[in-house]
Amino acid sequence: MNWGIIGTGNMGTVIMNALIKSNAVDERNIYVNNRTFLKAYELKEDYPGIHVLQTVDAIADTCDVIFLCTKPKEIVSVAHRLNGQLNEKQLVVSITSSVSVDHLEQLLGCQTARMIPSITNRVLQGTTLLTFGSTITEEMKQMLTQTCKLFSSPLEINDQYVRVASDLVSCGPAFISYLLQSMIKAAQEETGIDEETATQLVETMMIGYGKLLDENLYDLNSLKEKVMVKGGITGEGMKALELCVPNGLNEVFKATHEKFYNEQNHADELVNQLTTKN
Ligand SMILES: NC(=O)C1=CN([C@@H]2O[C@H](COP(=O)(O)OP(=O)(O)OC[C@H]3O[C@@H](n4cnc5c(N)ncnc54)[C@H](OP(=O)(O)O)[C@@H]3O)[C@@H](O)[C@H]2O)C=CC1
Ligand SMILES: O=C(O)[C@@H]1CCC=N1
Repeated sequence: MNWGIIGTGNMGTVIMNALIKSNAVDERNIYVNNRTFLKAYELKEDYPGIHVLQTVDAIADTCDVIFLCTKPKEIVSVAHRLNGQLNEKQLVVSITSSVSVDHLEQLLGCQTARMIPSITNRVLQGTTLLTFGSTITEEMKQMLTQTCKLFSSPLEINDQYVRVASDLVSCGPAFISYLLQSMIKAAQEETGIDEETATQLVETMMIGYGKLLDENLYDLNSLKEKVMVKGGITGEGMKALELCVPNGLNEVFKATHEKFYNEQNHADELVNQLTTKN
């Protein structure tokens, strides 16, 4: 089976790495294409077996499964470009929340899915969020799910919760990084500790924190309770944290959803324009 990746930016490369590193796919069965050809070609330094194709049409001719890893607007235009070149045995996968399987089905006559990845898939961890189109075969669904299982914990998600789930799974690493950087900055401002030391302390704490969860020693709540000794110092810090954090986080989800609805409307309009022109 041949696997195609159109767009070898951050996420196209993460997906390619995850497929190869997890042994899900042999690198000789991976075909990539990127708008800036040289960027895709450079991937051969680490993965000499992959094939770099000049056009998306060549990807359509060669691949059984094709991941569209560009920005949302370009996902729609690339899918439109592939129209008429794919058959019902092939699968095209959107990796962004705002381009749905319905959008792909309006543009393409093949099987469709959406698989939202996370940068955590790079180390064969984290979740992938799956949604399947109406014409996907049971066999293809199983094949995609089993493949995702090799580098993540796949979860089938319906459209109602796809954005909030993406916020947690895919935006989460960026949000957590910001919160930790804010913690480092506040530590510096309040005490004068140098940035390098504070960063090192926070990073090693996070690695240990992940391992505690990974080994199922605690869940979020029991971990919090375990550290917060009754009448102790953590509890005092926690009281201050409880005053400043919760409401701010509601705004995060409001903001991502507003942007999502805008992007989704743009995708609707673009798909309508492209399909009524034909
Ligand atoms: N970043 C993340 O953590 C996550 C991102 N996503 C989704 O992944 C998608 C890609 O994001 P990301 O990888 O960060 O973005 P990048 O900008 O890093 O990558 C996009 C890539 O697409 C290429 N490209 C653009 N147009 C075309 C085209 N017509 N044909 C071929 N290649 C093209 C670009 O080429 P060029 O080199 O010329 O710019 C670029 O390499 C987005 O839709 C995003 O929503 C989903 C989950 C997580
Ligand atoms: O918008 C999306 O679907 C993804 C989630 C993180 C970045 N892009």
